[in-house]
Amino acid sequence: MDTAISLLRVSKCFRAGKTRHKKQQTQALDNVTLKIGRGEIVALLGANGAGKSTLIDIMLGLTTPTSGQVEVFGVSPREAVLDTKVGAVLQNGGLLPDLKIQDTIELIASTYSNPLPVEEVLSRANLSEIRKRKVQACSGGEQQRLRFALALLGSPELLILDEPTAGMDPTARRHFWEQMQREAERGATILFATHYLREAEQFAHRALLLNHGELVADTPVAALLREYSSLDQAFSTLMKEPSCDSSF
Ligand SMILES: Nc1ncnc2c1ncn2[C@@H]1O[C@H](COP(=O)(O)OP(=O)(O)OP(=O)(O)O)[C@@H](O)[C@H]1O
Repeated sequence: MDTAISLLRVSKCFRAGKTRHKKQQTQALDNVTLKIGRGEIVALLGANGAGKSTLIDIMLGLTTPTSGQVEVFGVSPREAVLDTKVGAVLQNGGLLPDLKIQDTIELIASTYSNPLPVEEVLSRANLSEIRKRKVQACSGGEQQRLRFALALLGSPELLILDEPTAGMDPTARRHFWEQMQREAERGATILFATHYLREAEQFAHRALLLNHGELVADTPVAALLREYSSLDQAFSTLMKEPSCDSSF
């Protein structure tokens, strides 16, 4: 398998402050090992606080693991990002509130040597009609579409998406997944965290399930759907079995 992302025994512990008696720590990730091949579409699932965003931040080089090794296309996440191999949609931040949508896209496009045309990106993220709107005036779903537009600009080999459709209405979500399908067809590797299990069911080849920082399932979506009536049912069953087999 040609590997896009490789994690070996990755753990992340946050110091969450001190109580009167002891320092508090949160084990956000606990000994996570996985490989994602080029061209795979992988859903990252887990309850609030399970460690999904922490894992994504580590894959993007935004935070470093407390222990373990991470490689993206055989180099450090930071190198892969600097090499414009990775596009990301994060849950919040990353936008300048005073800039207009089109100006934001043009600004980021100017940092790439060979960006997609701004018009194409505006249209693919369904932003053409509101291109003159300031970011601060955009709704949550519109800002998320702008993050998506920015992620498309460099035609990245890997797209890492943290709850990419959060705040989008059903039409915007459908449009978003159609665009993702196009990205998948051109061979991009896609990893997305979501709470919308139907989206994972419809779009992902493989599901990773985190529970309190542990990878408790890493399995093809088709295999889960043979065993359970839906990902929803698989998710609730597996979450009740903390010692379930991660090779599944
Ligand atoms: N910077 C931080 N400092 C302290 N604790 C943190 C920090 N970032 C995350 N955590 C804790 O680590 C755990 C995992 O958080 P994370 O954001 O990765 O979860 P998540 O699965 O993305 O959750 P959600 O679905 O709510 O977005 C949580 O208990 C969270 O409170």
